[in-house]
Amino acid sequence: MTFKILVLNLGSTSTKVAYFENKKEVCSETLRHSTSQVGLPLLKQLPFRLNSIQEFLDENGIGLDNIDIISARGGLLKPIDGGTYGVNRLMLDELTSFNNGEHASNLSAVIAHELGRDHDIQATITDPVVVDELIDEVRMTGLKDISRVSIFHALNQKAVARNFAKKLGKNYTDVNVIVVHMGGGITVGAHEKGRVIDVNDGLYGDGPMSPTRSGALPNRAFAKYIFDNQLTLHEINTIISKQGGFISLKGTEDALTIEREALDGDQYSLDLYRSLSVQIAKEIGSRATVLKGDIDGILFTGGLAHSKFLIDLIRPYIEFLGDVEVYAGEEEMQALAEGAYRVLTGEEKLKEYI
Ligand SMILES: Nc1ncnc2c1ncn2[C@@H]1O[C@H](COP(=O)(O)OP(=O)(O)O)[C@@H](O)[C@H]1O
Ligand SMILES: CCCC(=O)OP(=O)(O)O
Repeated sequence: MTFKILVLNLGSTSTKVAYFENKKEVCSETLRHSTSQVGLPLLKQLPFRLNSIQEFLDENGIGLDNIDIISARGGLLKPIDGGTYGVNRLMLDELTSFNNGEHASNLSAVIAHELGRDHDIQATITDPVVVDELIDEVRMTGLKDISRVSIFHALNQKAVARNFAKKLGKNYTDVNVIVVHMGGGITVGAHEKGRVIDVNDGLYGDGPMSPTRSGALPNRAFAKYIFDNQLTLHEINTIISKQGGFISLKGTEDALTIEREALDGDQYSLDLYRSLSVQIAKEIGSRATVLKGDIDGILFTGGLAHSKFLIDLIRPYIEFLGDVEVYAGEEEMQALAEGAYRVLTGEEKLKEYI
């Protein structure tokens, strides 16, 4: 039997859509949106994102009445275990109220539901960005009311870790790896026998700077900055999650431009890349301690992993910790299709979000 799977993955700057038959991709497209479009409030982005998906379906002659399941990237929900969940009303309410934060991934399940509703198609999410498998020891901070949270590229991190384990002839649950996803946000996860026991909050929190995120900031200086500029909570969240990192330092999130400038001798761009690489290396070192040095591999992934220049800057700081492997780009579409496929074949049970 051939299962027909539509996969939707909404990112901060793009809408990725693909059609799979069982675990094999038949066609796919990355629809890039303009800066002015993705600058709109998320709910206002729904019509043009939905439109571009509809165009993809029309151009490829894919009728929704033939689709068995729509597999979407999961957004900012309550912290949950990894796995595949059915899209339900509670999930949709939380994703559109943005109470747990704002990220384009929130829209994926909303569009999946919208498309599937009239044709009675099951919509699912797999390994959303809020997968939380942290050990208790890494949650506590030095302020009673504030705990660390797990917001990261769970889907791609787990997919890459599974592929690495397979290459070693092992299961994901048999290996310990550090996965470094370097995209719009940068997250560094300590995977211990199939669970991500420590990771930085790649959206609002700790960890290195990234193309669009500030990363960790010195507390006192940041408190003064907020006070001096009389910022609201919404403004603070926007600054650290959408206007930080490369955007704040260089006015662009385009790593390729900054890298080219660095290679052409621009000192500030070179300083930025050197600082970035030390910040990423320190984060890897932190995860290495949580794994007590028992590390099968350090795996780099995400768009920035295409950059040999960046990886070569990081390498000398971390090579002593374990073997380095690069999985440039992402495997999110394949991982989403496989998550849905495992449910369709009965290999995994569809989980309910409660
Ligand atoms: N070939 C490349 N070399 C270096 N940087 C790249 C390359 N391709 C993409 N990037 C950078 O990677 C970042 C986006 O990563 P990506 O994983 O695509 O983002 P997202 O997390 O939004 O999916 C951008 O800063 C982009 O400039
Ligand atoms: C929300 C955490 C995942 C993340 O940072 O995604 P992007 O890199 O796509 O913004």
